[in-house]
Amino acid sequence: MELQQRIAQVDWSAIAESLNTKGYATVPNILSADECDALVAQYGDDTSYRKTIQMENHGYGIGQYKYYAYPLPGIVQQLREGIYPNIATVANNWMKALAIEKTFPNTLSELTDLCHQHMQLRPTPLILKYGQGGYNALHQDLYGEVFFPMQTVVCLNQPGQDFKGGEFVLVEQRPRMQSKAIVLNPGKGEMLIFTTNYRPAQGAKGYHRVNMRHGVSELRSGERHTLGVIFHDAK
Ligand SMILES: O=C(O)CCC(=O)C(=O)O
Ligand SMILES: [Fe+2]
Repeated sequence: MELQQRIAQVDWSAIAESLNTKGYATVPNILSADECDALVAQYGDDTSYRKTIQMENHGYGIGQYKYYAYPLPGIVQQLREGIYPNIATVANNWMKALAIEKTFPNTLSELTDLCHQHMQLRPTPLILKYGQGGYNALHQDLYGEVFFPMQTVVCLNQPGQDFKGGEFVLVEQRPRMQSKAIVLNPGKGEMLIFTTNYRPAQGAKGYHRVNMRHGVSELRSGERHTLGVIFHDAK
C-alpha cells in the first residue's frame, strides 16, 4: 500500500480523541520497514541536509541530528503534507478552547506560506541518531512566532532488537500539580503525534493550558534513529 493510502486509512477521529484527552496519539506501521531502512541509509549522504547538530555541544543531550534541506525526500514530504490537514482541525479547536486568536490553515502549503511571511524559511524535518548512552533532554520545538501545536516522530529502528532503553518520554506539566511522565516505546515504522507546547484541558473553571515537553531516555545499547516531522518552518 502507498504511503498516501496508509495515511488516508488512519482513523483520524480516534487520533483526535487521543490528542484531546492525552495530548498524544500512536499510529503503528505508518512506514514500512523498507522505508525506515531507506531513510537510515540516507543518513550519511550530506547533500540531503542543511545542517548537522552535535547535541552535546548545545546541552541538548548526547547524539546527533540533521535537518533536511528543501526539497524534502518524498517520504518526508508526503508525511508532512498528508498528516497536517488531518490534525489542523484539532489545533484550531485547541486555540478556540483556550481563547487564543490563532487559526491554522487547512493545508500544509498555506502553513508554509504563513511561516515564510514571518521570515521562517528553513525546513525543520530532521533525522536523529543516538548510540549507547545517547539521550535527548526534555524540550519543545518552537522555532519562531508561527508554531503548530503538534508534531510527529517515526521510530526507524526496532526497540529491544536494534537498541535497548531509548524510550520516548513526554512530561505533562499541570498547573499547581506535580508533573506526569508518559513513556512510550514505538516500534519500527510507528508514528507518535504529540503536543509541541500546550493543549487545553477542562477544569472546574473552563479550559486551562497543559504544557508538554518531550525527550528520549538514555540508550543502554545499540543504535536508534528517528524521523522528526515538525510542520512549521524555522527562523
Ligand atoms: O528521537 C526522538 O524520539 C525525539 C526526537 C525529537 O525530539 C523531535 O523529533 O522533535
Ligand atoms: Fe523534539
